[in-house]
Amino acid sequence: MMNLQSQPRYGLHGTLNIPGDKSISHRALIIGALSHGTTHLEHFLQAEDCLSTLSALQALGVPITHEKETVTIHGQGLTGLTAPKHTLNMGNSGTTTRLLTGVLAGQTFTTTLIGDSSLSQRPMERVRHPLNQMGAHINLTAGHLPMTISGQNLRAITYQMPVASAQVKSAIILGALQAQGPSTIVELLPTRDHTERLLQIFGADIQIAQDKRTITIQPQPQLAAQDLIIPGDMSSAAFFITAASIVPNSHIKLTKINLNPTRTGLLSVLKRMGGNIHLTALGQMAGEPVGDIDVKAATLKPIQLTATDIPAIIDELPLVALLAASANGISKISGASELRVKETDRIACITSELQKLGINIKELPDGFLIDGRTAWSVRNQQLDSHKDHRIGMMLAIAALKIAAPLKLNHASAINISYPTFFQDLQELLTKETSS
Ligand SMILES: O=C(O)C1=C[C@@H](OP(=O)(O)O)[C@@H](O)[C@H](O)C1
Ligand SMILES: C=C(OP(=O)(O)O)C(=O)O
Repeated sequence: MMNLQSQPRYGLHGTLNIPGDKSISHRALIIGALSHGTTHLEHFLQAEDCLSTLSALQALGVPITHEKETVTIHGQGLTGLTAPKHTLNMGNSGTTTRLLTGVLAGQTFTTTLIGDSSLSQRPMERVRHPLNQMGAHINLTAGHLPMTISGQNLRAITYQMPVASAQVKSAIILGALQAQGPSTIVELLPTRDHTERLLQIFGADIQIAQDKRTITIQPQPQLAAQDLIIPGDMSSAAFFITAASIVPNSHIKLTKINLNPTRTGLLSVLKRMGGNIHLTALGQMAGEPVGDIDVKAATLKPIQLTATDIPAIIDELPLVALLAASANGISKISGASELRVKETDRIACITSELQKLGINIKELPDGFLIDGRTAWSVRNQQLDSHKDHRIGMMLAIAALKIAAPLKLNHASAINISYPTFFQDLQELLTKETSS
């Protein structure tokens, strides 16, 4: 049990450089491994999920060295991976599992993927189905891990996606690179496009139609190694953006954050709620628009979110619940049933944990209803991340609104995506209030 920091007297202050983007760190490793030449990454996210991708690629015969945030990948080309000597452990990472399935679907050997107890309950049929249509042989255990992938010569595919998922889209793209003709994917809704952007930088021919939902992939590219600096992770910045918005007197600045529009749903939502945010564009890093974000505390209005709003804010919805619980009215989040198949059932966990703080939140099948006008009052001081990193960090931010001491069970789950979270939070709580 970890003690959480309670209500700070003077709010959050200061400037913070946020660790590298998790989604891009995974993809840069994978695409670097499939390229020719040596790829160098700076500001790589050293968190458990990205290290699962790194170790899996090493086990597939890719020499990778890693010194803090700097990574060197000796690319083996699209056909240069080798059979691993053991099953590959994906840990807690859905991104590692689904993206590597796309890569392994077209290799010349068989691989078995396993994961921790949470990952072993997450749906994998969504990647098996399109890749099997391309000719891969993939066996699941009742729809889940363990999964055995027997790589084959892949056929091109035209695939209409039944779910809005960047992981599934990326798995198909990575399979399509190894196919015998051009493939087309039509997304249900546009999702994060880091795979497409990075592949274009490494030299692949990926066309995105004007509707932003139709992607055409030319097969068998010669990918060329790159030197990249990974931008700060918007999904990590989101914890402090939320904290500074809801804790009175706060004023913070977060630097070099990825402002890719497929990831900035929280900023749009906060603007609609009356948040006090100011962006300064800084150009591009790793093919992504980046900028500084200045946030001050604000009086918030309630919000209504529906399915089309969800992909750009999917990992930040636990924080939207906190914003809504601090707003002066009733908010409704719907169309977010994907939250039920993340590291935990996030709809159930958010609801039960926030109810411990007296927050007026009601679970819906695909979201929640929150009345921010009800005063928060602690009913249970023992909070629990349920071993879900984003739930744990969201609860640490919620604690900043509360005077009573709170404890967090399973706090180490935050190492999945943000091992320096508590240090960074502390930095914003100890800065002078000069800003
Ligand atoms: O592609 C990615 O890097 C991710 C996509 C999203 O998952 P889905 O594709 O399952 O929606 C997101 O929730 C996850 O944290 C990272
Ligand atoms: C859902 C997440 O990650 P993954 O799917 O890669 O486990 C997350 O980081 O919130």
